[in-house]
Amino acid sequence: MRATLVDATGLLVCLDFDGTLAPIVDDPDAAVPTESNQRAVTALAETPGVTTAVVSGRALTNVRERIDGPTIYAGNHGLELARNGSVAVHPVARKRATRVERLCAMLETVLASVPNCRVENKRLTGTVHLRSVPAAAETTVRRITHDLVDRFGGDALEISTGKRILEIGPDIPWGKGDAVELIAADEPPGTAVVYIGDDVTDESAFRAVEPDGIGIRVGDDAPSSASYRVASPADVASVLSWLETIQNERGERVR
Ligand SMILES: O=P(O)(O)OC[C@H]1O[C@H](O[C@H]2O[C@H](CO)[C@@H](O)[C@H](O)[C@H]2O)[C@H](O)[C@@H](O)[C@@H]1O
Repeated sequence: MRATLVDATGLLVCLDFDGTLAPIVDDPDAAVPTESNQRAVTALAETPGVTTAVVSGRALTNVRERIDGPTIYAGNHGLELARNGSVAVHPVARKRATRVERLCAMLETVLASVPNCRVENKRLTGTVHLRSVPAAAETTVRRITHDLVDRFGGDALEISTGKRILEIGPDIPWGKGDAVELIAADEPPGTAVVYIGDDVTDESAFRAVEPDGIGIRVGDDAPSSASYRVASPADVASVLSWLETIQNERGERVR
């Protein structure tokens, strides 16, 4: 890993948010980065020769409020991308947003009586949260969600999964990996790309960066295309600080 970074001309570090910078918590509104992750992201973002990006399943506006520092933010699993002062939205996702929002509203109504069943309307995608739903109600929530998406989403929408969530989004071949490729294409040739994430939607990003770049999966709960692992969000800050040190050493050598 060190050789890849030392031989590179620059460094692009892409980071997932929930489960990577912020520990997983029951209430999605309560998720915040650990203090050491926030500090390490800020320091890395200020390091010459480093570009930092956060690539999240959250809505762009939501994730931007939660972590300071990065120059680039991608929300809704890469369907919206803020960089160079403007926001690009996937055109098909934009067209299907009304349908997603209607479905979220319907699910909110239909699932209102299920204790702690939260529906997160993220405009381009929607999330049904199962984490705090009583075990006895989970099958019903899954069934209702699938039925409504089949009925009102047709071929336009699909359901994917994440950590104790059902994600409703446009049925298009676009994910975090595509967003990371777009971001990386703007970097100078020879830039090393690092991606750190913890969940199933991060796998396309690991595949996008490996084998030339470096994928780091947080947690050991599932197989991964990433070549490296750290145990938890608490370990991410030390990786980021190490990347900063390597980049500073490399910078001193080329100056
Ligand atoms: O790509 P990410 O930045 O990791 O976003 C993925 C989803 O993260 C959030 O849900 C997850 O974190 C919650 C807070 O810790 C947790 O309660 C939930 O069970 C997790 O799945 C977020 O709320 C979703 O919108 C994101 O898609």
